[in-house]
Amino acid sequence: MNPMLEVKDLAVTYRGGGRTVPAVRGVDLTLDAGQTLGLAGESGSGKSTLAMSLLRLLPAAAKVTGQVLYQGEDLLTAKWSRMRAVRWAEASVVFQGAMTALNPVHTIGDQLVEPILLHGRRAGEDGGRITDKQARTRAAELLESVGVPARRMRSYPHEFSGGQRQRIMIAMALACRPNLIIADEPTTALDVMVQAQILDLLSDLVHEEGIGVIMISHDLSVLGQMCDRLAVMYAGELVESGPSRQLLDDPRHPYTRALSRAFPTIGDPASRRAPAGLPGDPPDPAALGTGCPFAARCPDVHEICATTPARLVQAGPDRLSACLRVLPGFPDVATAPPVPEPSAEGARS
Ligand SMILES: Nc1ncnc2c1ncn2[C@@H]1O[C@H](COP(=O)(O)OP(=O)(O)OP(=O)(O)O)[C@@H](O)[C@H]1O
Repeated sequence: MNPMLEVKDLAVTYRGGGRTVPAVRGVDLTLDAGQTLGLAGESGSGKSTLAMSLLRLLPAAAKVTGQVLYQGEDLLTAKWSRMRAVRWAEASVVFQGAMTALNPVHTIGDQLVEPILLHGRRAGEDGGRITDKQARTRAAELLESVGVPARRMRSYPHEFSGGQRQRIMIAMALACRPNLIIADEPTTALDVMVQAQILDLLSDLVHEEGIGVIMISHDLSVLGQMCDRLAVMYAGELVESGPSRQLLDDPRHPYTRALSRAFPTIGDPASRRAPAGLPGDPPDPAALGTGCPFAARCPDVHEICATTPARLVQAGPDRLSACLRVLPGFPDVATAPPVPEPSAEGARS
C-alpha cells in the first residue's frame, strides 16, 4: 500500500535581495496514516520551510522542486483549486502563537463552526450537507475532546489562557477530520507542564483518529514524547531518522547527540537546570562547502569530514544517518565497498 505522504528529493531555494538561500536540500520523507513524525533541528535548519512547502504555503520567492505525493498525487503540480480543497478538508496546519491565528472578534464557537460548515465532510445517513445544528454539535464535541468545556463556545479568544487557546487551535485543526496535520512548534510558547498535557492530548487524538502528523520542534525530547519516528534536520538536509526511542537512546549522528543534550527533558528538572548546550552556530546555508555541514561544530570530526560529502545512508535496521563514521571502512571511505542505497522500508522517515 502507498504511504499517505511521500516526499521525494524535495528542495526549496529562496531568491531575493541578491541572495540565494538553499533552505531545504534533497529531503526524502515517508509518513503513513496514523503515524506521527517529529522533525527536529535548530533555528534556521529548514524545518518550517520544509513543512510549509508540503502544502505550498511558501511565498513566491521560494522555488520548490521534487515531489510531494499525497495519496499518490503530486501536490507540487496540483491545480490551485485542488490545493485549496486539500488544505481545508484533508490537511491542517497548527502554528505556534494561537492568539495571532485566532480571530479576536469572533467567538470560538463561530470560528470552529465555520470550517465545519464550509468544508466539513457530508454528515448524516442521507449524505446531505451538514446542517448548522450538526456543525454546532460537532464544534462542541471537539472543544470537549481537547478539554475545553462546550459552554465556552460563546467566549472570545482573549478570554482563554495560552494553553487553552492552543487546545482550541488543535480542535480547529481536527474540525474537518483531516488525514494529515502539520504542527509547527505548537507548544513552544507554553509552560512545560502545559506543553506536556497538550502533546499528550494531541497524541491521543491523532492515534484514535488515525491521522498522520508531522510535528516540528527544535526540542528533540518534546518530539520524542509523542512521535513514533523522528527525523533530524541540519542546514537544510536530513541528517538522521529512525524510530523515536531508538534514535534518542542510541543516536547515530553527532548532531542528534548534541541536540538531544541541548534541551531539557520534559519532567526532568535536573536536565532543565543544566542543559549541556550546543556550542557554535549553524552554517550559513548560502555558503556551504563540499564536506559535512556539521564538521565545524562536530566533536567527532575527522579530517576527511571537511571535504567528503556526507549522504544519508543506512545506519542499522530502520535507521538512517548522514555521518561518514557510519560508513564501513571509515575513514577510508573512498576505498570502502559501495554502501547500498537505503531500501524503501529503511528510507521511511
Ligand atoms: N522568506 C524567506 N526568504 C529568504 N530566506 C528565508 C525565508 N524564510 C526562511 N529563510 C531562510 O531559510 C532557512 C531555513 O529557515 P526556516 O525558517 O525554514 O528554519 P527553521 O528550522 O524552521 O527555523 P525556526 O525554528 O527559527 O523557524 C534560514 O536560513 C532562513 O533564514
